[in-house]
Amino acid sequence: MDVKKPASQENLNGDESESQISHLALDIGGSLIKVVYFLRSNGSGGSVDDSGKKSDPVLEGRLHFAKFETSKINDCLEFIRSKNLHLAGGGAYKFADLIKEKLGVVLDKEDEMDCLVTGANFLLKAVHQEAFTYVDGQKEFVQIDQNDLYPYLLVNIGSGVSMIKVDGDGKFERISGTSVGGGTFWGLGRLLTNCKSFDELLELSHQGNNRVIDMLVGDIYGGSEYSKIGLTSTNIASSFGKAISDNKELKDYKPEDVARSLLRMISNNIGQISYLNALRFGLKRIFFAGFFIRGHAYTMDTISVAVSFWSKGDAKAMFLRHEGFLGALGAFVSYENHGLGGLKTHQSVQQFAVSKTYAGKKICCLVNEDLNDNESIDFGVAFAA
Ligand SMILES: Nc1ncnc2c1ncn2[C@@H]1O[C@H](COP(=O)(O)OP(=O)(O)OP(=O)(O)O)[C@@H](O)[C@H]1O
Ligand SMILES: CC(C)(CO)[C@@H](O)C(=O)NCCC(=O)O
Repeated sequence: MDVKKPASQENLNGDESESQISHLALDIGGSLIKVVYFLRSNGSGGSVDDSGKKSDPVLEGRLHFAKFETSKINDCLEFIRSKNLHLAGGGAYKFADLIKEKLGVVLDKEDEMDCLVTGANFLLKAVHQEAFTYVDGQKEFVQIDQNDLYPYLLVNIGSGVSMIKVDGDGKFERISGTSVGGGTFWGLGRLLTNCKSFDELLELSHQGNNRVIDMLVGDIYGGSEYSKIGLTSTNIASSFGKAISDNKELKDYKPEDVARSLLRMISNNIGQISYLNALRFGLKRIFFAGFFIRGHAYTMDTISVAVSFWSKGDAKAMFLRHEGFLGALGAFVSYENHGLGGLKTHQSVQQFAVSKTYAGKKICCLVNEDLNDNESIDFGVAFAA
């Protein structure tokens, strides 16, 4: 099972009985199921302002994130049942019948692309330090000016890849996509390396050297660059190209080198296609999301280099901290019974670190400062009930 127990859950284990589950959203993808749920903190739900007048009730609490492999949906359902989350809401297409049979609830279905965009806009507008660049091993957070966010290109790298031009809230067009995505990396990688888990494959790629298998420009040009067409000797001329001439079999290559070449090939390709699509529509900003990235340094580095290379330094790749949860988060915030039209700030949530405006209302976020673990992201939200 691939449940990375969110740190938030650990926090909550002790006081879960004091919390109430208010909302649940699911994103059931080709590879992973993403779960977002909101737990009300004790005592939230109504309030009195400074003057003693009763003000709009607010729901205070915390958003929690969890993910499961889609093939292990029963583990996910058990998780939902064990936490009584099925007594809340919904937002997913697949497995509706199974969920109805096992949990006795009917999910409200939301559109995948709508949810991705809603999730991205929500994160970019409401969450402090959400987007960052990754250049030369350095992560740098990007200040997002809410008045100058659009248009941008959202590249969601899941099993497959969707490229969406976003022009505003609910205003978008899926302009391109490619089937060579995260599922390709994991699927081909599993066959070629015998890795048993995605994390193992990612870890292997970390240790490998792609030059053993990739054919470089220098391999073709006797160690020289081909500067006339802008290629250095270390640029890859042909991914996996050395395998044709080495007279070797798969077993003669180290799995870590294979994993590295594969990761580089796929990341590079996505970076290139993304930039070309951004160019088609004159988009300066490209945000990459989806669980293929997993905050992995080499993946982000390769995508960043590809965008920078093809744009001749004009464009920069940006990544999102909540990378894989856009769809689930979008389903969560667009669920009509608690639409963000009802989000409000409230005095009792002044302890929250960041207060931003989303959909014309204030939302207060408490961002977990541990940026190393993408599974443990949580923040507090104040909802108007
Ligand atoms: N623990 C994991 N198990 C399987 N794949 C993982 C894991 N962690 C990261 N991945 C990668 O993330 C990809 C899935 O990403 P994501 O969950 O964003 O998309 P999805 O919703 O499953 O796909 P799609 O949107 O195309 O249906 C996998 O194909 C794989 O490359
Ligand atoms: C089919 C979806 C949208 C499902 O999430 C995704 O896997 C995807 O965008 N695949 C790429 C399909 C294509 O455009 O070639």
